[in-house]
Amino acid sequence: YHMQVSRQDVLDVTMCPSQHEMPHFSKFSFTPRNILLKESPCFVLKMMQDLGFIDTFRIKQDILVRFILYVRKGYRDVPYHNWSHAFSVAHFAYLALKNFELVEKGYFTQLEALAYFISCLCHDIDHRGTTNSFQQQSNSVLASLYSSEGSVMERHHLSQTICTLNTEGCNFLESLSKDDYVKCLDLIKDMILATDLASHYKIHSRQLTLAQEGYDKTQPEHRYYLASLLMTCADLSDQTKDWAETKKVAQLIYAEFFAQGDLEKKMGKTPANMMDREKASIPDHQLEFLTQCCICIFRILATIFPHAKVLVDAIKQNILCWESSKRIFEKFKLEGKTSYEVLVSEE
Ligand SMILES: COc1ccc(Cl)c(-c2nnc3c(C)nc4ccc(C(=O)NCC(C)C)cc4n23)c1
Ligand SMILES: [Mg+2]
Ligand SMILES: [Zn+2]
Repeated sequence: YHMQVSRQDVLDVTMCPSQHEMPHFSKFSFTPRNILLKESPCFVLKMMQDLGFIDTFRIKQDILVRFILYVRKGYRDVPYHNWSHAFSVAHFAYLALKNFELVEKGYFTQLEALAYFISCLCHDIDHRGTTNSFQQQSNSVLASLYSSEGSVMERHHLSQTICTLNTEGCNFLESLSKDDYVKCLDLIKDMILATDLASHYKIHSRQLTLAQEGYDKTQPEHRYYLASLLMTCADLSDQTKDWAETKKVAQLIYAEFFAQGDLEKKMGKTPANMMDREKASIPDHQLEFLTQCCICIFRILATIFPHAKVLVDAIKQNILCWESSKRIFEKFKLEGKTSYEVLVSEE
């Protein structure tokens, strides 16, 4: 049995407004979260066509459509880690491939480019809106499966990706040669596991060094670190958009964090401050995340790709906005409002 994908489904997915009516679709300033959700599968198809994957790998359209619809179905209705996040992360992969000319300039082979795009689309499949540490704390089934290797959620997202490919009528990679198929799955594994922020912190200094010494495309180690960096950048790409977008995304992230904090309180555990809706100071936490984590990652990217400077500038702009909004949060705090109430009420 495979999900009934009718002729109409295929037509719906193939008939969306062409990107050519949206000239800025391939600009870093484009905000993919404003694409209508019902049109998003079609835009995934259009991006893959535009990147040349369909022709290069002789991908069958109806199988690809079924795969995309299954991946979308694999995401849950949680505030942040949902299909809309997956779609926006895949859109950033599309932007990076086109604006940095990753294949044209030899940073990625076409196969690595395909693996990068698909890994972004699938990297958070079946996310429950809770962190890796919550899996351990709550002795979840996923923790019992994967906690010995670490990156519990990311191993689950990888497993869900493989399962979706192995669902009848969904394996659009079947047209690849045996070698390419095995290589592609290997790349998807490395790329999805690289989205564990804890793994990023382990290799951050190594990435900084190789960017400063001069990226060497011929070294497999360099290629691995670049792919990891590009995955983390895609995962955090919301932070490179304008302030209105950044504020909306913060509301979603903290809705998810505070729901986990509420759950931890019910379990008799004390949540981390950033998960506690009564204690969290959102502007301070966001300033810490943007200045200590986010901007550093995009600065490394800009060392390798000068075009990425606009992304660093966008993050700097958002840091300024959090700085100035801090005063508003403090004023309302004196009136007894939590920072979440201010965030969602602020005009
Ligand atoms: C790349 O992988 C991920 C995974 C999960 C998330 Cl939510 C994010 C992410 N994407 N946007 C954000 C923003 C704007 N702020 C964040 C503030 C804190 C944290 C965080 O994970 N702190 C560690 C603690 C949970 C152990 C993540 C944040 N974040 C990225
Ligand atoms: Mg993730
Ligand atoms: Zn993600």
